[in-house]
Amino acid sequence: MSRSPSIPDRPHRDIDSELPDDERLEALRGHYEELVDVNDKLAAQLDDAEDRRERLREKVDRVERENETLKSSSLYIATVEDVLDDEQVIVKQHGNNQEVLTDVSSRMVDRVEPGDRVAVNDSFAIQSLLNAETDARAQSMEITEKPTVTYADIGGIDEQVREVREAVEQPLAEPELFDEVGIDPPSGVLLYGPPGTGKTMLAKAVANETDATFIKMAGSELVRKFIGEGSRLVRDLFEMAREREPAIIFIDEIDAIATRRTESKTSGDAEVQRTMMQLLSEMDGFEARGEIRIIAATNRFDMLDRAILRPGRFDRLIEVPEPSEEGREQILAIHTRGMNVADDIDFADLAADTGGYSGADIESLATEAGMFAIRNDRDQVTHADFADALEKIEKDDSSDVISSAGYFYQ
Ligand SMILES: Nc1ncnc2c1ncn2[C@@H]1O[C@H](COP(=O)(O)OP(=O)(O)OP(=O)(O)O)[C@@H](O)[C@H]1O
Repeated sequence: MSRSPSIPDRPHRDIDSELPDDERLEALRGHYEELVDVNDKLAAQLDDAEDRRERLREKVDRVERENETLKSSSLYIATVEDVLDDEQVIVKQHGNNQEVLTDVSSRMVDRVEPGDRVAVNDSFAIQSLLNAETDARAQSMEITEKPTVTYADIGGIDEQVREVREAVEQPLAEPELFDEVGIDPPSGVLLYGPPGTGKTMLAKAVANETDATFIKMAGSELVRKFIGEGSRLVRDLFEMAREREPAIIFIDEIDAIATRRTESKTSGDAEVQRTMMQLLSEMDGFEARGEIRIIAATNRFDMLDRAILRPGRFDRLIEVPEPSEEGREQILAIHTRGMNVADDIDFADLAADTGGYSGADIESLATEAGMFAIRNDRDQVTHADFADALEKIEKDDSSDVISSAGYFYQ
């Protein structure tokens, strides 16, 4: 810190009134010059002070800007690998697997332990420790204490609903039945079939019915998002479920981690393999009659590594096909329940015209029909709106929406 310059003394001079005029004039002139000099010095100091004030203001602006950037900039997720002496830790950043040695503030150092997940900034300084909730979200786990989907919301797959209830709901709701008969319920249930046919809905509905926490993770996230983290995420997934029993673990796109082994032995494959092994070992160490049920889904059944289908693993396979005509009629009824529909709507007719549509396609159709009504300034949706919506959908994407159904999973 620079010290403020001292203020020059005010010149003071006693002028003897007895002096002759010319000497007094001389003395006054001298005094005047001293005053001018002091004035110049003060003016210079004032300039200096203003300069300094300007510089400080710029500095404050800069710090404020930096602070704003720090506050608004994204943080990265990393895992603490090791805590060293001297307030240093090694963290591994998710996504790129980079290991970094970074300083940690004294405020943080006692709080972090190896294995903790932390948020780091651009310079890898640890900003905060993630709590379980944030952590789960950061890992793209979707946790719903009580999903709202019920069996009544699912149309056209009654047989599948029955099978899922038997394999997942009953062991949770009435475990004593299995004890009495002396059999173990299925370890894991695999739902397979084309996209948008209600697999996720089924898993959510069981969670709803059994008051279980629904924990969803997509297989693609396990392998893509956190390279090198897959097996740890699987461990976390099961731990999360254990903490929240009763729970239903739903692994969507299981094919992403359980693909048939290929010839190539790239490191990516090895990592995916490790993730799958971790999943299998979690399932093997699982109390079959316990409070955690596991459901997986795929629309690439053909690609699955058969190892995951062995007894004690995903040993109950349930195919969820695209809906039949009757199923489509039911799904149409479900998705128009909350809509203001005219009496002229003929669901049977629409069901006949929507061959190849999945449940999700039918949901989009209903929304599109509603859009036609709004466009025509009506608050009621008519059969003609559905016909227009059908025509529009067919025109827009006849190639991908419809023909994708049933293509992959055979
Ligand atoms: N059988 C069905 N009955 C009623 N609605 C359905 C049905 N199937 C799908 N839907 C509608 O489609 C949406 C998507 O369905 P869901 O996510 O369950 O499909 P999925 O089979 O899990 O698809 P994906 O394989 O793409 O994950 C649901 O939110 C629902 O609105």
